[in-house]
Amino acid sequence: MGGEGIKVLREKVFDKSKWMQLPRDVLIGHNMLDELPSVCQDLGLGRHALLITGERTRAIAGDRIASLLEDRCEVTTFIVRAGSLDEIAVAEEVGAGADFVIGAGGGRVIDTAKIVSYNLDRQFVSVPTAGAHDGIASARASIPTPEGSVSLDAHPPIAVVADTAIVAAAPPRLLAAGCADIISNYTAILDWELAHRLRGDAVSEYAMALSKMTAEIVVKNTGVISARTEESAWIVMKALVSSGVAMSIAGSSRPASGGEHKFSHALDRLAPGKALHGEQCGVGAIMTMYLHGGDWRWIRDSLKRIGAPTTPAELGIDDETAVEALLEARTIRPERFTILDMGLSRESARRLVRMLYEKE
Ligand SMILES: NC(=O)C1=CN([C@@H]2O[C@H](COP(=O)(O)OP(=O)(O)OC[C@H]3O[C@@H](n4cnc5c(N)ncnc54)[C@H](OP(=O)(O)O)[C@@H]3O)[C@@H](O)[C@H]2O)C=CC1
Ligand SMILES: O=C(CO)COP(=O)(O)O
Ligand SMILES: [Zn+2]
Repeated sequence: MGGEGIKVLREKVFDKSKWMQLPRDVLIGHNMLDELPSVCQDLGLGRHALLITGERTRAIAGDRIASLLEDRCEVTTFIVRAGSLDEIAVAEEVGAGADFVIGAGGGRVIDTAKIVSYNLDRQFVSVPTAGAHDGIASARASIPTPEGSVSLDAHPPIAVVADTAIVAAAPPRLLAAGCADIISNYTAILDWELAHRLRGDAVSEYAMALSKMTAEIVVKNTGVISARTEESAWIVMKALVSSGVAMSIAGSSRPASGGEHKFSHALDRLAPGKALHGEQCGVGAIMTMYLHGGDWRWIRDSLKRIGAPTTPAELGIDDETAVEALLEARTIRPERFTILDMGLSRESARRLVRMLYEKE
């Protein structure tokens, strides 16, 4: 999962454990897309934009962005389909002459724009049309490969422009997945604390506190979020940005990615395309919270309230695949110690999966 062997990236000029890179302008609210020209002006982003968007999201945001910017700069549009490394290479050629990059779409589009801008050494503006995970403002990108997705180091966007009117109109499942990704911060932090106590791994108290507070705000607001209004989108988008900032403070995804994320990454290999990232992480978090001795029923009930899956069946996978993913999780990014490295056997993994079906 470390992205070793992948043809990337421009040479790092700094040590992420010492430098914090954060977005500079963050706009979240109704019709914020209209502010994009002012954001480009404010940041002095130049006269030629590479606009990376998706097949569906082009009509939702991409075309509007192109016309909003037409008086200000030249816009070259690139449509993302698979978001693969090959496509990234093509986008880099298409955008070689651009001064900056805009990614307008879901997570696949944003991550493509993040990597392309990083490799071209250009600034990048994130315009999420959905809130399905916290990659919208983070420095990490997850790119699909034939062997499963790879999680790559990149840079955070210089600006995030999230129009809540657009995000609220996206399929509800996407926002529920974003909430589940945030709720899984609870177990990511427990895993980080465990690795600190057992192995002396360095922790960042600021990153932990921000990540935990973000999860608390989402859980406290599950009632409002489940109403699927523009206010729901506003709460969740702020949480996703905040979680991305926690990762930037930490210099890694540790405050938002522990054993529950390894479970999700393993599922991406074993059963690709069955469920969304955040949905898988949410189910993983119920199980790892149980192993930590925490209130796993509370995690499960919070996920239910926002309409996220809580069982393998609801993820569209069979129970044995979930068991396999729990066991395979420890082979993913093995340097990141989590509760799943504490001697989980096949029998205990099966018990964990059965527990998910317990009646309330
Ligand atoms: N960086 C990180 O930390 C992480 C990155 N990821 C990556 O993110 C990707 C998944 O992101 P995710 O957002 O879940 O899914 P996608 O970006 O794949 O989007 C899912 C679908 O929803 C469509 N869509 C997006 N916004 C809207 C909208 N407003 N209305 C209607 N349809 C919309 C997309 O259209 P279109 O066809 O236009 O794209 C696409 O068809 C994967 O590539 C994964 O590897 C996952 C987790 C973490
Ligand atoms: O999804 C993430 C945080 O929510 C990023 O985690 P990874 O570094 O495990 O890809
Ligand atoms: Zn995640």
